[in-house]
Amino acid sequence: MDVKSTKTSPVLADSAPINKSRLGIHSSRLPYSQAGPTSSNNILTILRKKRGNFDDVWTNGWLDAMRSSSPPRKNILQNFTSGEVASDDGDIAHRAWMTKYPSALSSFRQIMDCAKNRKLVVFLDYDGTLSPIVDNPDRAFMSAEMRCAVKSVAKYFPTAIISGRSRDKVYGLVRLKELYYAGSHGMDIMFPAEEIPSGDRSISTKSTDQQGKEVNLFQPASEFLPMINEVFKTLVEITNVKGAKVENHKFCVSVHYRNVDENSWPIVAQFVYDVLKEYPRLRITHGRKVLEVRPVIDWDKGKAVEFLLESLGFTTNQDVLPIYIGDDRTDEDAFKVLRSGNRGYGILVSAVPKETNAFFSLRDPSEVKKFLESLVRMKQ
Ligand SMILES: O=P(O)(O)OC[C@H]1O[C@H](O[C@H]2O[C@H](CO)[C@@H](O)[C@H](O)[C@H]2O)[C@H](O)[C@@H](O)[C@@H]1O
Repeated sequence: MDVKSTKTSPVLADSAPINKSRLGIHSSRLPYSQAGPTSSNNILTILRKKRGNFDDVWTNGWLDAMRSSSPPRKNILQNFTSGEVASDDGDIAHRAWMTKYPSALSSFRQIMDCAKNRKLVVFLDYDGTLSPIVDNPDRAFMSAEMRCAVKSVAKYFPTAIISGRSRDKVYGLVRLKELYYAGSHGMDIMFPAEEIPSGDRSISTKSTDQQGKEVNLFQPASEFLPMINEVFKTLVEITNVKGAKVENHKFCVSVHYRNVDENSWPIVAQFVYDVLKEYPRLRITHGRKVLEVRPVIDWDKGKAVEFLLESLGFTTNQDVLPIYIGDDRTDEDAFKVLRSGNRGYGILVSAVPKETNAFFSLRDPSEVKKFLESLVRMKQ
């Protein structure tokens, strides 16, 4: 399958039905095959490897990326200032960072000045943005106050959630019918039936939402569904490592190592690496203590933002001011899209300095709530 990328959508150049040779699936990995993992990637084989023998994941940088996905505070500061950190003077580095990425709360006036005569469109990430990061992904609930703030924002501005979770799972956590939802890092977008993007319409399908209302679905990775289900079943074996967790998010899979002892991270990484060797059309991206397995297609949260703007009819830059609030590396794709051509503002949620394509920052979900409440107050 060749992916031809247009401005807002990856057009699948070849839309023939799925067959094994086209997908390049190893015969033992066909959907619903009963074949277990091959001996080379069996978790027991990995566990038997001597410590320090995880060359693949050392040399390809996975372990470094895993460590830096939530590094100790001092390391972050050292990276940010290229090693020039005054002894333990985190505050100075933090202030320097805040000059570059000022608080969206203290810059609220400036943002509103820019929004004058423009329609504000709000994009929100879920984990770490609307809900605090917790050890158990199944218990990442947003507060009632946050739900109320998001609901009020959606009353005045078109508002969308763009999450790495599956669309159903994130809807189950947010439970607000007045929003637009994009799950699986933007690979599963639900938008109103009456709105049709001007691009390639043939890749949208009709469906119904949780209320039975007719909607459109855009799922650019739909042909990967059997492959994702299959790789999920194989990856679940990693839960033999204490603390590891695997989630199926429909068009992507999350392998969590937040609760795994750091000495066992190489085992997790090597197992995922070995499994993915048999799936050249899947890749991983790094999130917050999570390896995200996803199809190799030219689609991400940034493309999802462009697609939603277009499908909601917001095509001219001058009339619209999109704001995207997110905390993770995958949100950087959306920040980049907004930064390019000064289209809108990315707001990074982080209490520690990080390099980012966002314009502004907020420390944590409680500041996100304050920012959303300010948007509502301004409108009232
Ligand atoms: O795009 P998002 O909505 O931010 O989703 C990204 C990942 O979020 C979840 O994992 C993260 O939050 C968990 C709960 O706080 C935390 O335990 C985990 O360490 C974080 O990585 C979700 O479980 C993942 O599947 C999403 O990909």
